[in-house]
Amino acid sequence: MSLKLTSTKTNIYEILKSNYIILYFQVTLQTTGYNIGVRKTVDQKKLDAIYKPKNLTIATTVFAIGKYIRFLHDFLETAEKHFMVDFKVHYHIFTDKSHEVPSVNLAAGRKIFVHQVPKLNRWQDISASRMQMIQTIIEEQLHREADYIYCQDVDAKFHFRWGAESLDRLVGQIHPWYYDLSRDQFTYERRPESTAYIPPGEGDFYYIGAMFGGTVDEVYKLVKRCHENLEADKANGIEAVWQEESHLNWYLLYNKPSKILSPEYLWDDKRGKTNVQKVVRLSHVLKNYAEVRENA
Ligand SMILES: CC(=O)N[C@H]1[C@@H](OP(=O)(O)OP(=O)(O)OC[C@H]2O[C@@H](n3ccc(=O)[nH]c3=O)[C@H](O)[C@@H]2O)O[C@H](CO)[C@H](O)[C@@H]1O
Ligand SMILES: [Mn+2]
Repeated sequence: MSLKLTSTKTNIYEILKSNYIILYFQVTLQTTGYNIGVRKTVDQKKLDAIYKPKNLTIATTVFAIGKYIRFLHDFLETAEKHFMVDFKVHYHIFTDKSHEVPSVNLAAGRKIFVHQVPKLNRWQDISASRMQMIQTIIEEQLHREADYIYCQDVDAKFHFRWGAESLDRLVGQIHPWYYDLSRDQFTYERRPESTAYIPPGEGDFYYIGAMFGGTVDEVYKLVKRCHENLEADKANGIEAVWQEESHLNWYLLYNKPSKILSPEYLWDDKRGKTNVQKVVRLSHVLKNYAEVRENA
């Protein structure tokens, strides 16, 4: 499906109202109660019936480093209730505390893989280093073992069904704090010295770094390029304003996602309830930054 998101529209609602909506938004609009631009519905049960016989393996990467190990239990337990239920899911957990990975009852066909990694000193580096580690795990293992991959933050809980409707070649996730802001308010990297630079007036959406996905091949291209750009910036003594999230936004501007998930696929408990949606499928939990982060 071709995307034409490079319009000069400045507000997501305008984009949604225009003809540039991708199929999923229409579904999302239906299922959430956004009543803009709904043209077509997709029956989620029918979609499941299409995807299930394909016997897919969905990998998800989750980092639980330092104190973030505390979020892992709820993430996994709620994922078992709501995330790609009845699919083969491989959780790839990256942690410096392998022995503290909680035991959670997994449904048949679902597995946990634990990868021991060192703890870096700055939260910015921990977050950004995910790009490189995902690249490596795809090279070493996932290219053989998985069809799709999601890369998710651990400090979140599932609350509602998240299914095959989210699968696509390259999937971006609209940031829950930016869906109703105009493009000039997006916190893209604005210094031309950074490889994540996005000039004023450009940009489709502000994507969150805490969730992206797609086929293993597409995600590989994404993480490899973001890792290269992070390294190039480091060599030039510059760190993008929101680290890997800035690089992800750059990548998805110039490599359009084939599906964009609405904020119901990653909400933020801090935003509480709003009247724009009926359903929250996954949501960031409240956390005390000063307490959980290494160098806050
Ligand atoms: C809702 C919100 O405002 N999100 C922003 C915030 O994300 P967050 O505040 O959600 O970032 P975060 O602290 O959750 O870090 C991202 C992820 O890195 C991992 N991790 C991080 C630190 C650590 O000590 N151990 C560890 O394992 C863990 O998987 C975590 O979920 O900051 C990011 C910048 O990086 C982005 O700007 C996000 O948009
Ligand atoms: Mn987070």
